[in-house]
Amino acid sequence: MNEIDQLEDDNAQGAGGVDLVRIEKAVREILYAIGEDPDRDGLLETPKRVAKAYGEFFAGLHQDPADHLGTTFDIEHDELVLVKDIPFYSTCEHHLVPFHGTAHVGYIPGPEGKVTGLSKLARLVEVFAKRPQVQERLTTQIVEALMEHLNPRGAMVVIECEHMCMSMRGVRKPGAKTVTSAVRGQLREPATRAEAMSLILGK
Ligand SMILES: Nc1nc2c(ncn2[C@@H]2O[C@H](COP(=O)(O)OP(=O)(O)OP(=O)(O)O)[C@@H](O)[C@H]2O)c(=O)[nH]1
Ligand SMILES: [Zn+2]
Repeated sequence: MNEIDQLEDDNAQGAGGVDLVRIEKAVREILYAIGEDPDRDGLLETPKRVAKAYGEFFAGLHQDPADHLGTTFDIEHDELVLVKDIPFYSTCEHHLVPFHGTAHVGYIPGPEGKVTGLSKLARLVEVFAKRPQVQERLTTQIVEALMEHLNPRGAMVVIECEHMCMSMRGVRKPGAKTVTSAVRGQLREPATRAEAMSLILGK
């Protein structure tokens, strides 16, 4: 199988909606544009590698959060469930460079007791992180998906990130952190919100 056929095969099999062949061609163009020779030894495989990497970075565009939140259990628990310090990488939609940090995802199950598997909260973060993003939208999308699919009494998402577009270029402020939150339902009540925040902050 030649290289393009192999890529098309990979595309069909694994990249789940991301057009690897098209990315490969675009990366060759970028290499020309920066003054490189895409046909030199060290770069020969680079367009293919980048295409594969982009297939991972943007896989979430072709995934449905409902697929992950479909698994629920009837567990009697009507208080906060919080998974904190979920590490993730996403891609800034303005510069296509990474931003990364941690997400804290919590909810209070609804009266019908829809409790999901803990790992599904981390999977939910991945579905939305693996897209071209801004941090505010990522935060809102996670909380909205929880509200829609689990019908909880309340939900809360707090995200802390460093944006490479602010660290390695532009204003160049490595270490600067951006914190965003989105809170819905009962978690908006001051006492409940304060409890969740103190758990997130580890106090
Ligand atoms: N609100 C928000 N802004 C972001 C996010 N990621 C990157 N940005 C900002 O997007 C802005 C884009 O600004 P522009 O002036 O259009 O682009 P730019 O000339 O590359 O900006 P500089 O980064 O200031 O050099 C910058 O201020 C970035 O810091 C994000 O997740 N949320
Ligand atoms: Zn950026």
